Amino acid sequence: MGGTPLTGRSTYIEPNTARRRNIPRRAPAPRRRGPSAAGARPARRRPPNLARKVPARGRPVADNGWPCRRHDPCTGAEGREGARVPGPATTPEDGANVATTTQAAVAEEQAYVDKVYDRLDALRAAYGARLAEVRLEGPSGSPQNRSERDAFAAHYADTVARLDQVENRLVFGRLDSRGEEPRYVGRIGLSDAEHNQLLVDWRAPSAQPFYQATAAHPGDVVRRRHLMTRARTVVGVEDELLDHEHLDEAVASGLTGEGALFAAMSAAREGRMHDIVATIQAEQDAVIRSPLDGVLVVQGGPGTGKTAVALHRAAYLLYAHRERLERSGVLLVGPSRVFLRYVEQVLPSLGETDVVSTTMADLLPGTTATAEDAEDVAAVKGRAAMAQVLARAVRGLQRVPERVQELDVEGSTLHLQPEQVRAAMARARRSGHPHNQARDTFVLAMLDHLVREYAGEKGIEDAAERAYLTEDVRGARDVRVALNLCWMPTTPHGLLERLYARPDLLARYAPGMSAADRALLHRPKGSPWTVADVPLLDELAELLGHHEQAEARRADAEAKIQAAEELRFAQEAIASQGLGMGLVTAEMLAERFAATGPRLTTAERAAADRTWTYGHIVVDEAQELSPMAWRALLRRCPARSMTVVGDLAQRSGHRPAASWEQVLGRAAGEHVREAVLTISYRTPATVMDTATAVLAAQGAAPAYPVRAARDLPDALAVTRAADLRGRVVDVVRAELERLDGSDGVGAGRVAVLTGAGRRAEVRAALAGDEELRRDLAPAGADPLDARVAVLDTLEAKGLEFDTVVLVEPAEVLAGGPGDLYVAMTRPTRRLHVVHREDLPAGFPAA
Ligand SMILES: Nc1ncnc2c1ncn2[C@@H]1O[C@H](COP(=O)(O)OP(=O)(O)OP(=O)(O)O)[C@@H](O)[C@H]1O
Repeated sequence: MGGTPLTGRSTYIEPNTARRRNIPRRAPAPRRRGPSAAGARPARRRPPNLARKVPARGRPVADNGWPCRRHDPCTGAEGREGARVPGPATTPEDGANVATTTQAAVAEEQAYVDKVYDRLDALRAAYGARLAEVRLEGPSGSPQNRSERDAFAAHYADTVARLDQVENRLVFGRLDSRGEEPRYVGRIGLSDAEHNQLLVDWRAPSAQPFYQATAAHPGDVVRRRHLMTRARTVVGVEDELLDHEHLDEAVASGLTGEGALFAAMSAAREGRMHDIVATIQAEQDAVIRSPLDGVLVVQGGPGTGKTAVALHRAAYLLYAHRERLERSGVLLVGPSRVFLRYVEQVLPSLGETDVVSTTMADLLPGTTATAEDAEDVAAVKGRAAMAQVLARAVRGLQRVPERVQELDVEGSTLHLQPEQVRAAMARARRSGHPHNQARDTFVLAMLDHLVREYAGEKGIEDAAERAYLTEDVRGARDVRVALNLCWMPTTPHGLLERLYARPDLLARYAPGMSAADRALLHRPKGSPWTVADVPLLDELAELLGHHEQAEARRADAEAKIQAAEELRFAQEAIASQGLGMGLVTAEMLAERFAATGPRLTTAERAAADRTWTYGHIVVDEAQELSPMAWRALLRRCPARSMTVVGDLAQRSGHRPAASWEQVLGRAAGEHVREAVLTISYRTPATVMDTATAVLAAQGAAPAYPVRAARDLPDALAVTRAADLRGRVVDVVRAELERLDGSDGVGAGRVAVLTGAGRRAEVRAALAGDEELRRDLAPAGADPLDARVAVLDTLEAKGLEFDTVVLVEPAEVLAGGPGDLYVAMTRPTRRLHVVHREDLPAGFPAA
């Protein structure tokens, strides 16, 4: 799926930034006069993409007509120094006109952009004033009044926060269509005080042509204009003229808004992902706006925008299906906590703050998985067959005694009859409740039998007196022990821990599993929970249900933590505002906070509730999930509405997946649609091609070829060194200096990627260098906050950096070809490989 983007010629003027940012320039295309800045219909001209096929000055063209940017002279030093391609189509002779047209266009757009920001300010001020008013009223009035006020306060605070988030690049596009006023496209929709539309939300149907109109299928659009802004200033415009009158349908594909796109691709990275709302490409837009229902699998090579598309799709779905999704919410599942921090700004910048994000490790509230299993262990735990093993283990908690048991109740001997136990069990199971809840039905039925016997023995027939007898029977130690042995209540953690620790239990409940596989699962009690345990715990939580005593214990512990937190907060409030003076104590304030209680958002409530079901789930790096993990996710999405993004070639380990069907487990049985993204917007072509060659040499060629959108000179460097640690330190220093030179001192990010076993050593070596130490995050801090991050491949999944220093690829390959492919494709500009051992096959010969 995904349309073929066919666009008209684009021109880009950004007068002040080319030098500073090292933005690759487009080579000059055949020049002709363009429309006036006022948006007059463009003059007739050659089909724009056919024009592209003509080799432009100094610029090779690939066989398929794709402008080949490898060795593009515009991307070197000359490109950095040179001016941008002159704006609206022109001839070499009329440079003066260009400047005038450009300035006129920029001035025109500045006036409009000012108007939109004025409106944004006015709305912020209005909502801010309402919020202040509500807060001034204080915590008085009836509970209902208070609750209404809280709801208004939350709404106003939310709106102010949303309006604050969209400050950056609020307006980024303009569409001129035949017979219509120009339409401006931006992050959110805005109208003026008279309800005239100022700005169309990028997700609205009327904004779609901004992303989808092509020279071949322009609809009514005659011009698409990209507005570049810095803070609130328009610094450039880029026009695309869409004129279909002479167009050949078979023109080659192209990119939309190349200038803005290349500027985004070339900007120095800051450790956090940015939204791509201004430069979404047509094939991406088709995925973003794809219908809500069913499981949509979006696959594509590294850097093709899968994550970006998944996040924009979440924002789009929340906009287009707000009614359906607002109450149930959307869940985003990412590969690591570092990754979630990496993308955390994207949805808020699109005006959406209510998406719950988690990793598989954190999916189950109250459980923190801190360890990773070895690949073969994780593979056994992830098999769909584990669901039956767990179901059997739960069933194993329901046992019929082999013979009649005698129970002492207050000196009387009662009898636990196997047939009565069997019948009570059948009744409990028929209730359809999970094990711990169905136990109530079982216990009531058994108590009924035992109390009858007890009453008969005592000769009591009166119903009221029988009630006392019930208490006697229920409280008797023998009865409690016997009923527990028949129907043992338990927690998921307790049961799984027993299964792992006791080979006899596992052999009983997993008869089909080989002894070798069972041995892999064996571990002592008290071992830390691993990521692969989480889906198993979740499955057990579903089968077992709520365990009252265990839950009460946990709630108690949580309440204590919460109370301590409130007290600390109150102490801080008193200290910072001088509220004390002996009249207000921290305890009083803390009680006040607790009484009013925090109003939880839908997202907060959903995140804390295992049984919450979401309206839509987005899964990133989905190739890593096991069949058991899919079961846990499907359970959370009865609507079966999911966006699943990933790349089979990037899968960790040595067990390649042949198809998505194989990866998706039970989810494959749902209504599945597939989409493919084909262009890498991250990795320079030289690096992308080398990574693909290395992968192919390991016998794991990617299923979908990826075209890199651009290449850069010196994108790949390889250094062999006997002293690996010393050389890594030198290389990292040199790479930082290189970024200082190209982007300004301190700009740009470097990642040092290693195999898991070498990370600590490399980090220590870098920290041993006085200068580099300043560029590293302190131990335990977020590595993305520092200029240099030292990561292993698992941690690097989904991330990107200006420069990657890849240490000893042969060791990274030990984690599987997918790991090496991931590591090699993280840079946006340069990959520097440092090695002592031989390089894996596929690297170019030295
Ligand atoms: N249309 C676009 N405009 C500007 N930048 C884009 C666009 N599409 C993708 N990018 C950029 O390309 C980079 C890679 O995107 P993203 O991380 O979403 O790719 P991915 O397919 O998820 O990669 P991987 O599989 O390697 O994790 C990001 O910096 C993203 O902002």
